[in-house]
Amino acid sequence: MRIGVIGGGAWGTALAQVAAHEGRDVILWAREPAVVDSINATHANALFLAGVALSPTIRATGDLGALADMDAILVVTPAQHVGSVLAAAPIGGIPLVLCAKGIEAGSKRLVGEVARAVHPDAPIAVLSGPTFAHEVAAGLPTAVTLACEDEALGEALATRLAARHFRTYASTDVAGAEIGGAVKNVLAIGCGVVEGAGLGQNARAALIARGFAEMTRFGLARGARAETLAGLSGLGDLVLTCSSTSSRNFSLGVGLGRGEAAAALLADRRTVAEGAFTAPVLREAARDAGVDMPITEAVCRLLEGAPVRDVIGDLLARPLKDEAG
Ligand SMILES: NC(=O)C1=CN([C@@H]2O[C@H](COP(=O)(O)OP(=O)(O)OC[C@H]3O[C@@H](n4cnc5c(N)ncnc54)[C@H](O)[C@@H]3O)[C@@H](O)[C@H]2O)C=CC1
Ligand SMILES: O=C(CO)COP(=O)(O)O
Repeated sequence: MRIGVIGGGAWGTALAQVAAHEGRDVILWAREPAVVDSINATHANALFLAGVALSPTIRATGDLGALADMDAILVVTPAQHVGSVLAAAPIGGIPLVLCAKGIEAGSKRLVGEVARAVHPDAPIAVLSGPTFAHEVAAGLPTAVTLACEDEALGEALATRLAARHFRTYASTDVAGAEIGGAVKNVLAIGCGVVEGAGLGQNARAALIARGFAEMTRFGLARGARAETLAGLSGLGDLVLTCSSTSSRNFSLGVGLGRGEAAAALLADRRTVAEGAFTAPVLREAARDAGVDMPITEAVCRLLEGAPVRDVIGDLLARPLKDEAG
């Protein structure tokens, strides 16, 4: 099985490592020539996944044309760049496994919708779940959802992308897997704010539970299934990223909670905090769908520079309501 990987950030590199360890023939496309050179010459990606000795069988390239005869391609650029990178990739009907977590600004499309529009002949699958790249690259046990509407293809991909320490659970709920991964990044920023502002463990648990209620309301309105949202790609990933400074989104929130400005926090990042880009477009999509997402609204206000004290005060001052509402 020949696996192409588009994206040489932390996650693309970790997934390439899993596939190479399983004996797959792996070609990884990276945008930065320094990443291509470093993977080919020293079997390392110091820029995005420092400290990991990569399999020497992983070949890196800066030419998207080199992926034209792969059996499957993992798409692992940040969500906002999936459309432009895929448009430049001559990949015809090769199955695409989408691994980015986010919603495209402007179009309000999930990554799967973006990919379908660019490559209508390519079957689409989504790989998502609680997966810090450095843990996966280190071979620590990890489980993910592999969602594909075509059940037979989904099961084949789930089998071929699995490894002893990397369990894939098949699903046919593509929208559910995507929405969980996109929404949890926004909620992780909120949990980071709770941490940074010193609001306590009760507040963090409340935010996770009420955030999951938001994710579920939005997901159901967009055709997701409740059991997917309660699974690895939804609740599982929400719990992971709301609990650890290993999460870039959580860390961004910690800075906001301490009163640092979003623009300054985002300005000198080389790595991506997807929630910062997803939050405003998620707010718009939720308003379009008539779905109430107060935590998402609060995260947007914080990213826009509203003082933490005001935003938290407004959240707490909302009228009391039924928990199931
Ligand atoms: N790092 C992780 O633990 C995980 C990340 N993901 C998702 O994978 C996706 C990629 O994230 P990471 O690999 O962590 O990235 P990263 O934060 O390690 O690296 C940034 C990536 O963005 C790319 N990039 C920057 N500007 C670009 C542009 N204009 N066009 C195309 N690419 C551009 C860089 O080449 C690099 O690959 C994100 O959607 C993320 O949410 C999903 C699961 C785990
Ligand atoms: O998606 C992730 C883990 O599943 C990575 O989270 P961050 O992007 O917040 O680091």
